[in-house]
Amino acid sequence: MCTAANYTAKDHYFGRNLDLEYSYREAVTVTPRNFPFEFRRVPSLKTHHAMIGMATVADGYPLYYDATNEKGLSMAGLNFPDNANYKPVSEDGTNVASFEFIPWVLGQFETVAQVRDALSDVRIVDLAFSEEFPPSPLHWIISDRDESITVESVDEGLKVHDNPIQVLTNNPTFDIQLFNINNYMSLSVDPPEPRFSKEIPFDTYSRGLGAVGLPGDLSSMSRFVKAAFTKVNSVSGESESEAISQFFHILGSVEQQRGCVRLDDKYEITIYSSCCNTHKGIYYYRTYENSQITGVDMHKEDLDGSELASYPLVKSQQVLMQN
Ligand SMILES: C[C@H](CCC(=O)NCCS(=O)(=O)O)[C@H]1CC[C@H]2[C@@H]3[C@H](O)C[C@@H]4C[C@H](O)CC[C@]4(C)[C@H]3C[C@H](O)[C@]12C
Repeated sequence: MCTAANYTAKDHYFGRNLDLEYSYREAVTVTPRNFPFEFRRVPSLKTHHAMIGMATVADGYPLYYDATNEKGLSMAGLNFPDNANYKPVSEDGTNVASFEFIPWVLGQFETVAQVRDALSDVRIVDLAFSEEFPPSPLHWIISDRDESITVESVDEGLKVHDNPIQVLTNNPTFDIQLFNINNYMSLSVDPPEPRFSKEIPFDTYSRGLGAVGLPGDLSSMSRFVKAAFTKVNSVSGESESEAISQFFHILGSVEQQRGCVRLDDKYEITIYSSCCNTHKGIYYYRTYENSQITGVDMHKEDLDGSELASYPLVKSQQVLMQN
């Protein structure tokens, strides 16, 4: 399971939890403007917007999980099993492989509005990067400071949904996730007014009673509701420190603790949580065993270069002893 979210204070922040039971050697990776992006069925991009994000670098190619470009456009791929349906390559349209979708979008566009237009003739095609890396069943959230969309390649074709909540998890399809939120419209951050019955002497015995019924389990529909409630009600100061702290708390509200979701002989965990300041191009992250926030600043790299810069995750716990 995974969760992606947006948050806006003074700057805009985009990030995700990557929830899985194993790792693909992911690393924070900066792709500079002159790294040649070769694509299988669409013209390559010899020069493009620079981007920073989490990727597995395979044969010198950055297979991004989530990334932000130098214009502040961001995108993340989240698991979408049994629903993702990639198409065979066709003579018509713009044939983009699923593993190319993030660099193809972030390499060229600056806003969600531009992406929405460009998607009108896109087919996500079922080409594999390699035998080791076959297509993964994904759907995507694409965001700028002002809006988000969710893109799903399903049986009927490519669906582009407006995403007013600016959160994405996994199954089911996004239209159902959005509809399900209706069931929670009475939840509130304020104490409840007793409307159950005038005959019963209700007692507001605890703080937080306004949100009783907010799901706390780790299923993807429940995480969608929990992350949405936390995100839309989030409040923080405007400083970088306050905003990124709040962002990690939003993701923390739906993180996975080892032991709670069993998959045969393994457990799913939140391998990393990321938070990118999309204005400054700084990618912050935490890992399951390293609660300290680590950052990589895209603008400290040579963005006019052609070589990838990759930073393996700092995974060991950084404890500050005070005596
Ligand atoms: C599995 C990951 C998503 C995590 C997630 O949503 N888990 C939930 C599981 S479930 O719904 O509850 O079943 C996805 C996110 C990005 C994916 C990776 C990226 O797409 C980059 C490459 C793409 C290649 O085609 C496959 C390997 C890969 C390296 C992908 C492996 C895997 O599918 C990743 C890591």
